[in-house]
Amino acid sequence: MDLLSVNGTGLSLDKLRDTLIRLEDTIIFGLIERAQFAWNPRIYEKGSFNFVDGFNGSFFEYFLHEVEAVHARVRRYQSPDEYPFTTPLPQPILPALDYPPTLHANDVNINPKLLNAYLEHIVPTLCTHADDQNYGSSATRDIECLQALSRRIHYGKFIAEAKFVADPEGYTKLIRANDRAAIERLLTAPEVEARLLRRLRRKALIYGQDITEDGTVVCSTGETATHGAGRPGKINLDLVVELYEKYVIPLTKEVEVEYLMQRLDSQQ
Ligand SMILES: O=C(O)C(=O)C[C@]1(C(=O)O)C=C[C@@H](O)C=C1
Repeated sequence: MDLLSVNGTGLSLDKLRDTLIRLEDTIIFGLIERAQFAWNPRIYEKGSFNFVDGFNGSFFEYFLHEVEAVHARVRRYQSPDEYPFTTPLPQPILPALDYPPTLHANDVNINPKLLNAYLEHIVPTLCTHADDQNYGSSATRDIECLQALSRRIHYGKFIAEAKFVADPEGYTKLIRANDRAAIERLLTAPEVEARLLRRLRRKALIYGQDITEDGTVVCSTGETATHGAGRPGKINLDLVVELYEKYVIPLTKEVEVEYLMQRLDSQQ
């Protein structure tokens, strides 16, 4: 997380939402990149490859852990908006940064749920069901998508903090009553979600197009592909919207609720 963005006198919901909007671009481009390769289910199956060092997970698990180990060494996971998928990870080789305290102490990390949804539902829907042997490329794109999705979803903690500070009485009552459903109702902003889904469809349509040097659009995605040059779209628009509807928004809300459930716990 950019230190400058947390320096100051508290969290602004508008600024946090701007970050979520920017992350939409990262996520859409990440999905477009992954969709260029086949599903390659072999990379997710345990025991498909023999590892010299005796690792008995899948190729993807191996790669994910190795990437996270390197990132941990450069203190990626000390940033309050970065959460790893694997353990154990090495200590950073860089000294700790002094992040201003913005979040209440909490242990919310829903990456296991995200990983499961990504591998079980998102990749098989996004990619052609084939094996093109682009194993390293596929796993690299997977990791980029997962990191962006995880960051977006765990940003829910900052959003929840901003909402709590704006209405401490309302949330405190519901947290004390252990009423997760009511907390979720209180933090839900249906008009924000509706705008997001409309924006996402337009972005996926535009980002999925190829534009020549003279500005001609030579290829368009999904629903308008038949009006283009006949080349199939880079990404299915419904799929991007569905990904947000089914996973990204619900998981963000889950992070918000779980963070708030720990919001009144005394700090260690
Ligand atoms: O922007 C907010 O207020 C959020 O809580 C984030 C978010 C989202 O995931 O995009 C989640 C819940 C709200 O209903 C609206 C949007």
